[in-house]
Amino acid sequence: MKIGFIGCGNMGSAMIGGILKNGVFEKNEIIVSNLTEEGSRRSQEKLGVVTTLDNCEVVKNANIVILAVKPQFYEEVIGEIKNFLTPQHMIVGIAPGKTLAWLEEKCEQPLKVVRLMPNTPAQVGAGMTGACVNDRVTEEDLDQILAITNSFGRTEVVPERLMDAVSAVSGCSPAYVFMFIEAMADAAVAQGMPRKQAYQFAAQAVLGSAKLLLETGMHPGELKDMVCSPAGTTIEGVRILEKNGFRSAVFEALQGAADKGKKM
Ligand SMILES: NC(=O)C1=CN([C@@H]2O[C@H](COP(=O)(O)OP(=O)(O)OC[C@H]3O[C@@H](n4cnc5c(N)ncnc54)[C@H](O)[C@@H]3O)[C@@H](O)[C@H]2O)C=CC1
Ligand SMILES: O=C(O)[C@@H]1CCC=N1
Repeated sequence: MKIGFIGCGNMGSAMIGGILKNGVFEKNEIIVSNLTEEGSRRSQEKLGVVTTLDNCEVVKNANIVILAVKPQFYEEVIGEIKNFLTPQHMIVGIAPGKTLAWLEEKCEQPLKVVRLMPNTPAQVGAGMTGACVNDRVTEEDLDQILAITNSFGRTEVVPERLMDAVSAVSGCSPAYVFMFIEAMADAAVAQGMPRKQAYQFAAQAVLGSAKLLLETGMHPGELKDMVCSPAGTTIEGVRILEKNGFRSAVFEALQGAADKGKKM
């Protein structure tokens, strides 16, 4: 086995999905640990990877170990596995607030440490991941990590001080985007559109807008202005969004998420 996941819930399975789809590793090169037999059975059925109920088995069998449990379980899990870690291991944290220094300290030995902040669109190969590494991680190690994260979307290597911003702007933001889509669809349903169709229209509009921005490189304000005809329908909606503090609400939400990460 080459890569191991401790925990295989939403984020772990989304990452593994991309890795398998792009052939970065074969199923028999991936080991995951679960808390329960039921979890193991689900990982086997859904992903076909090797499973165990023993977190230490992951460390014994894989050089790259991804900690894919909720942040509050990090300390307990590291306590369990630390005696099996070697200088050849790369320990990868994906939780907000768990810094490179914190991970190194809890592992109680000099180690290669990586921090990633992926997001759930990884599940469909459209993820955005922020990455930073400690100074024991070589260029070759980093290339290996990037091959993994690029298999489920885009990756940017950033200074560690930006990881809370990454967490807010791409780690958490899918939740806010889904709230936006849901609200738009509710409004379309109120206008008489069937719900399923409303999700299609709303989601495709969000997907297309993001693609337009990324592919043209144009300023979002300019792209917004292209939609707003004088005395038209869109600018009326813009007026109402501004009146209701739309931009400020988004700003505060991301600020809150980033601040929370700093405290974790
Ligand atoms: N869900 C998301 O959008 C994102 C999550 N993350 C981070 O990814 C990590 C995992 O989050 P999710 O996948 O959303 O959580 P999740 O709850 O869906 O998955 C965690 C899995 O770990 C298992 N688990 C719990 N304790 C364990 C233990 N001691 N040993 C082995 N397995 C154990 C649970 O049974 C569960 O299957 C978190 O640290 C989170 O902050 C990062 C970016 C985005
Ligand atoms: O809220 C969480 O735990 C994770 C971190 C980034 C997105 N979701």
